[in-house]
Amino acid sequence: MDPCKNKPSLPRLTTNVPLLQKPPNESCNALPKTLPDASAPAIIMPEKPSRTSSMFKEDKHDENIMPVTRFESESLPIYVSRKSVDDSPLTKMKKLYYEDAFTARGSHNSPKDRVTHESVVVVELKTNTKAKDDAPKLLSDFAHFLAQVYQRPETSMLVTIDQNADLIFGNTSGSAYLLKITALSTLIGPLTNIHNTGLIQSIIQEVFGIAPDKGVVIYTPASEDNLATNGMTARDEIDRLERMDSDNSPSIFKSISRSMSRRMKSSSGNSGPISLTSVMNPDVTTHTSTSPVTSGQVPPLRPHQEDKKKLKELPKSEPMQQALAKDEKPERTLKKRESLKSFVNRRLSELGELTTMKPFTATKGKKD
Ligand SMILES: O=C1C=C2C[C@@H](C(=O)O)NC2=CC1=O
Repeated sequence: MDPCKNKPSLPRLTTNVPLLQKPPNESCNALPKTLPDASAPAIIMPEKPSRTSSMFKEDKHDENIMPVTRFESESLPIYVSRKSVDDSPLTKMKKLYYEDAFTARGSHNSPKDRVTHESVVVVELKTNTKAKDDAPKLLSDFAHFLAQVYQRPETSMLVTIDQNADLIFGNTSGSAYLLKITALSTLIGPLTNIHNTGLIQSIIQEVFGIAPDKGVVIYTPASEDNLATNGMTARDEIDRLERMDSDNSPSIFKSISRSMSRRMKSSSGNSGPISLTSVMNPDVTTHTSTSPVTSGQVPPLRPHQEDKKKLKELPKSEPMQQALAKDEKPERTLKKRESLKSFVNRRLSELGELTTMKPFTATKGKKD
C-alpha cells in the first residue's frame, strides 16, 4: 500500500525551474527531491521591488521538544549523493541554471541581474515539531529544495531550522511553525510569494507533518544596501561589477578598432585607422583617443604601431601642444578647436574608400 495515499494531496503548483521526478518508493515523509509540479508554466517573474527593507532579528528561544512519531524509520534517503554523480539531477539543474544565467540567451546580464540571481536568501524555520531526519540532512535537503524554489545556487542559501522552538499558534500547543524568508526585494512580491508559499508549505507538511494552516510564513524584502555577505553588501557587489563592466568595455572598442584598422590598411594602403574607441565613446581617454579636448592634454591619434610606441613613451601629463610637436602627422590629430564630428568627417574624406560611409554626426541637429 502506498503510505502516501492517506496524506492530503499536494497543491498543484508551478515552478519555472527544472523539476525532478519523485521515485515511486520514496517515503511520504522524506523531503522530496523536486518541487511538486514540473508540467505547468512558470509564474515566477520579477516583481516590483518593495520599498521596505529590513533584516529580521533573531528571537531567543528555549528548548521545547515535541517528539513526533509519524515519521517512519524506513524513510529512504532523500537525495542521491550530489557530489559524486556527475549527471545527477542537481548537476543538470545547476547546469541549466548557469546556462540560463550566464549565456547570451539568459536575461541576467546586467550587474544588478547577476547579483540578484545569486544573492543570498535567508530562511529561518522555527517549529515545535521534530522531523525524522537528522539535522544536517534536513538542513541540506531543505536548502536544496529552497534553492530550487528561489532558483539560485545552493551556495546562496542560508537556512536555519530550529526544531525546539517555544511556539504556539492559536490556542493549542500542537505542531506549528514560523518561517521567515529574507531576500532582496526583487525576489519577494505578491505573485512570487503566493507561488512560493504553496510550494514551501507543502514541503513542510510532508517533512514535519504540519498543515499549512498551522504555519506562518513571513517574507522580508531587503534592499541591496541591507543584505550583505563576504564583506560586501549586494549594492557594493553591483557597483563593483558595473565598474568592471565599464573598465572592460573600452577594450572591446579597442579590439574592434584594431580589426577595422587592419581592414582599412589593407584596402587603402596609405591611411591610418580611425580610433573606433574614440569615435564611439568620446569620453574614453586612451592614447589613441580623439576625445574632445580637455585640459589641453589630448594625445594625437596614432595610426601606426611605431607611432603607438612613441606615444607610450609620452609622459601622461604631457600637454597637447608638446605631443603634437612630436607627432609626424599632426594633421591626423584632433585639433584643439576642432569638433570631434568635423575631425571624423575630415578623416573620412581623407580616406577615399570610405566615402560610402555616412558622415559621423556627434550631436544631432547641431551644426559644426
Ligand atoms: O548581499 C549580497 C552580497 C554579496 C557580495 C557578493 C560576494 O559574493 O562577494 N555577492 C553577494 C550577494 C549578496 O546577496
